[in-house]
Amino acid sequence: MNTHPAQQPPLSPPAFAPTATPATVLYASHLTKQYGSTRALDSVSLTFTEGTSTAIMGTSGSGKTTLLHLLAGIVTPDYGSAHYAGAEISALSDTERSRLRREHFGFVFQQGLLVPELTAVENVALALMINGMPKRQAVGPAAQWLAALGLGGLENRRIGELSGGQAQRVAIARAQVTGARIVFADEPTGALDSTTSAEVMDALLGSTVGQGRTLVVVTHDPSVAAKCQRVVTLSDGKIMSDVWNAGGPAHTGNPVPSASPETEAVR
Ligand SMILES: Nc1ncnc2c1ncn2[C@@H]1O[C@H](COP(=O)(O)OP(=O)(O)OP(=O)(O)O)[C@@H](O)[C@H]1O
Repeated sequence: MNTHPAQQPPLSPPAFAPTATPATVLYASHLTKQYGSTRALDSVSLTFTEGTSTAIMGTSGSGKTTLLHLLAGIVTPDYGSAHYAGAEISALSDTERSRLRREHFGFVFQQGLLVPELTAVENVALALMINGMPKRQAVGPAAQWLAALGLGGLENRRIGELSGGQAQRVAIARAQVTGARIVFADEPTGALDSTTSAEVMDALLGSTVGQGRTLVVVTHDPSVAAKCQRVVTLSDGKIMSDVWNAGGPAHTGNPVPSASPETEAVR
């Protein structure tokens, strides 16, 4: 944990016990990030439990992406900490942190960041190959994931030969083929029309929460947030509200391949 910026008042201890309950998959304690004179995130504490969907909302510049990046270990906090599987993420070595992101976390962005020269199945298989799996072994689970997301028969199309919604499903498959326990999505439907956006969100929720994984999704779109069980709203880097949708939307999806490889301890 790094030193809190000097100009800020001392912070009180975490509001919750720093020991994870069995259902807690990720928790953040007083996460704070400063960029120059901008306090992008200001002492945010949150707990995420297994098999839940959380939308992070707020106006432009309120700190949504900064929070996502801190939770996922992409950015290091100036103060506070994020914890996954008993490990403080920022205390891990660079190697351990990249392994955590490759094997335990999945990412879906507004533009799928897929490799246009590769086919759909190769894009998904690539996530496994980066983790050391030979291509001939990786294409099997990759094709299973594509089929589970409704892309059976399109495996050998290049990304440019797919619609925007189909490409986002490829990105969703790639994010999870490694057996990710948490999927972080940043405006995953931001480039799609409303009908396609709803279909992609249903695919994302069905393949994550519907299978017991955890989804954290940054969105400006109230219809995307309405599909999530919980909505956290940020303003000026602070939590304005944290609301659970009583009863919560049911998330179902086609059966997806089991985690491969088995998720292991981070270190
Ligand atoms: N790398 C950076 N360097 C400097 N300032 C940054 C950096 N990243 C974010 N900021 C600033 O931190 C604040 C929060 O940014 P962030 O991207 O987290 O907001 P956001 O809610 O995701 O915004 P948007 O909805 O526009 O994507 C903004 O004022 C932004 O300009």
